[in-house]
Amino acid sequence: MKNIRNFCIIAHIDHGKSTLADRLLDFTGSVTEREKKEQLLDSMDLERERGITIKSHAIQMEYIYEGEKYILNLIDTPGHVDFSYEVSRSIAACEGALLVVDAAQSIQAQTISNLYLALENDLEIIPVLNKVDLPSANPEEVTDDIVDLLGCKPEEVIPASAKTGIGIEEILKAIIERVPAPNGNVDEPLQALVFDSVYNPFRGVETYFRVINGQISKGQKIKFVATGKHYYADEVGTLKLTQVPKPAIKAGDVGYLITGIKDAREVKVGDTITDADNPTKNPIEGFEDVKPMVFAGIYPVDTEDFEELRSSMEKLQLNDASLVFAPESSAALGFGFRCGFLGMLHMEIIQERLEREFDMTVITTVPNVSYQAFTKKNPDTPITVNNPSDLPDPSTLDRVEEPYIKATVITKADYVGNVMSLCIEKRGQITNQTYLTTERVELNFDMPLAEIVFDFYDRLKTVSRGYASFDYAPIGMRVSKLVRVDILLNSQMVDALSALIHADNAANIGKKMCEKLKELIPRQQFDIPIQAAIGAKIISRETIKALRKDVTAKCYGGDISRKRKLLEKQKKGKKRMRQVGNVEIPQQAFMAVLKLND
Ligand SMILES: Nc1nc2c(ncn2[C@@H]2O[C@H](COP(=O)(O)OP(=O)(O)OP(=O)(O)O)[C@@H](O)[C@H]2O)c(=O)[nH]1
Repeated sequence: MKNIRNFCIIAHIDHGKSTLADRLLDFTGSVTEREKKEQLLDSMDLERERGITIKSHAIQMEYIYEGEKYILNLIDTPGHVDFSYEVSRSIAACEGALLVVDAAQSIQAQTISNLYLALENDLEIIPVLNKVDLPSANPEEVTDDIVDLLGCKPEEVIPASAKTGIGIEEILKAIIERVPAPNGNVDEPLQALVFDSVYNPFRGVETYFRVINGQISKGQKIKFVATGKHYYADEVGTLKLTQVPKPAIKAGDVGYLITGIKDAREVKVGDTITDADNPTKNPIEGFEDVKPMVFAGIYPVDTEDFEELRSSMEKLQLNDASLVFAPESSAALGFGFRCGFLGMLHMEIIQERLEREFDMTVITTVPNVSYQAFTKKNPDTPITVNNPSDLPDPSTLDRVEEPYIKATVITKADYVGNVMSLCIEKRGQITNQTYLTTERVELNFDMPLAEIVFDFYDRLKTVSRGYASFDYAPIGMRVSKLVRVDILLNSQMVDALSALIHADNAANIGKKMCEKLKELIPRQQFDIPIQAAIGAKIISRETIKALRKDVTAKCYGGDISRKRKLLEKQKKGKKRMRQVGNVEIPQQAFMAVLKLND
């Protein structure tokens, strides 16, 4: 065990975590030439395309140092806030962390939040100053920033370039010298932490774990503590670029497990695996079920595809346990599903996977957060509202609560004013302001989660000219003055367009919604009034003027095949449109609320 090192890489998004991981694999000869693809660890197509790490993965390297062989287990972590719970579990499986900081961008919001997570888990931190090859790099200044943040010595910061290979050997040495070896006991009952799981259509769910105490052997009868379910370990092994089966994985080491589980929901990240007959008395603490933060309706474009959509979603859920969904129906859209996501990025990914992997064309409604409503009759029993149209009649309501978050923004001093006004506009309350250096400021504020779902990221980027980074963590529910704003098209309410909005902003947002919908809904053969209403009260109105043009008019009644072609073209253009009453609504219109400031 003394020659094992378990470490992870933590960084703000795009600071070079995955590139550095690739270099480490190269340097230790863990990949053959043929396997050398860019960003090896990001194996999902979508990950590669977006250049982000969605699921964390682990990989084992071997390195000879001063004549001794060391096993280095690298646990890669996702960088986006949507997946922060996975980051925290991966961190818990390690003894050390490389803290990667971009030499041009210095410390950013997620550098700090991930660092705190690592410190909470008592990890040894090795600061790496990455991208020193960039002409815009500022190594001295950024080293000072890191020294200030960590309270370490400047010589402990390793200058590196994951691109050119500078500093890679020093990093490997530092891992061996500075990160402590794991200290479990092989003779105790099995206690292993699940830090990730991956769905494999042929082999079922592959569980990635770190053995804290005891050992896990092929054929052993094991138990997952959170679910209480028993299985046999059909196969265990270590994770190289491919899986290498082994008779057993012992305390201190990282490995994979295959049990034939077919449903990702049965394996929960953060759960403890133990021996079924000789269970550990100390399951690993801090297990949490991941809760969805953002909800939206997903509907098939063609109502007939409902069953097909259901089966696609079920399959998707098998390999993404954080996706939750329940059937719902909408007067406007028919039958579909209310789905819960970890965040906006997760939602986009699901929508895209539905289209790519299952060839489903879907309509997604405006995302919203999960509210709790309390009626006057039962002021102590919360009613969960995941869909604005489920909000009880306002006259019966005692109060509505919405989720709040603690937000951290790091920006340049010049933009503090702008960022603060944006936060206030988004109903935030500043709780703290710290100058990290004379130029860089950390702002903390409490803010409703719903405001982030809307255009917060984009606005933050604009008001800070890109010099702001952002991170957040939920802090619970708070009472809010919320009203439901409904949209009527041609006097008919479109439930999928309803939104819960703070009373003070309702009139303004209602007006903007009407204007935006007027832009987005194509003109049709008749006038279409668009109205925003709170209850029976109309708060805004716009009209889409009738269109007289006939697409086939150009054809002078002549060539029928040309006419058909045009009609065919028009039909294609109609894809992703929904007929509501006699009005056709394009997909963008359902997301209009998100783009009110464009
Ligand atoms: N010049 C230079 N570019 C680098 C270096 N390391 C990474 N990059 C580039 O920086 C970008 C982001 O790198 P990634 O490795 O994808 O960053 P990441 O932190 O893994 O990002 P996420 O996985 O999305 O969290 C890529 O375009 C890399 O090519 C470096 O040392 N020098």
